[in-house]
Amino acid sequence: MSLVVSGLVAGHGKVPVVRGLDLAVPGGTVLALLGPNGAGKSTVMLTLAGLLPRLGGEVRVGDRSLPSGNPGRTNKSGLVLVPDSRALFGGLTVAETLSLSEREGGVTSAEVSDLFPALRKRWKVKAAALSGGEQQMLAVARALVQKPGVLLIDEMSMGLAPVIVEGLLPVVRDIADSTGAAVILVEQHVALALEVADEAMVLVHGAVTLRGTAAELRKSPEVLRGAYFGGDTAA
Ligand SMILES: Nc1ncnc2c1ncn2[C@@H]1O[C@H](COP(=O)(O)OP(=O)(O)OP(=O)(O)O)[C@@H](O)[C@H]1O
Repeated sequence: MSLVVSGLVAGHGKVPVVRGLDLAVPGGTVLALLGPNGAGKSTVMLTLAGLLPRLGGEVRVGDRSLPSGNPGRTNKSGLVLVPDSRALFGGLTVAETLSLSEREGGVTSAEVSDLFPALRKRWKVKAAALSGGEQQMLAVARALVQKPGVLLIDEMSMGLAPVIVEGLLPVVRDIADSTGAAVILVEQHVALALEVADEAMVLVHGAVTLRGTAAELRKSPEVLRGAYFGGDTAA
């Protein structure tokens, strides 16, 4: 399923953080949304998910235009957010967490354990007792069982050792390839994100300073570095 965002204005209260953002993510592809702290990445993700009301613009999932500030309807339309907080219920086991979110046609428990073998042995363990990496796997798995057409993953690697991140990010690529979901990945590990993404975009102070294919940007680390420091606006 595709995601098309036009003229998005997003912020907290009435104060815009991001003004007039346009982006399109075709089904089966991964967009890496990059940028320094405070750029507005999480604000964009929360707004797309309907957890913050839109201050302007349009969001389309497939041929459907999403309402503003309606997380329930947005989720039902197939857009699923994995928030940076992971937002797991600590008292529920892995099995309970997944079975509560399962939807017809979503990834099955057997497929979850193939994607994340580390979770296989932890099925009966409460979320609160999992390691940070296992919790992140569970947060992504919980999104996958909902059959997302659009999957938004905010800072999957927060607080995780690089070796764990190296293992997790390729799963994101597999998900886009195997389910046809459009994926936006907010990620601080830029080089790793560019390994799995198709396209990338750098946001600084709410404005796009660079867009390109991940392949192009992998070859031009100096251009990427310039964009992080607020280089030419290329929106
Ligand atoms: N709850 C809030 N209320 C008011 N302003 C907020 C709130 N959360 C974030 N902001 C502001 O919005 C701006 C963008 O923050 P946001 O969290 O979207 O950035 P980010 O790119 O996700 O950064 P990080 O990588 O640090 O998470 C910042 O100036 C921040 O101070």
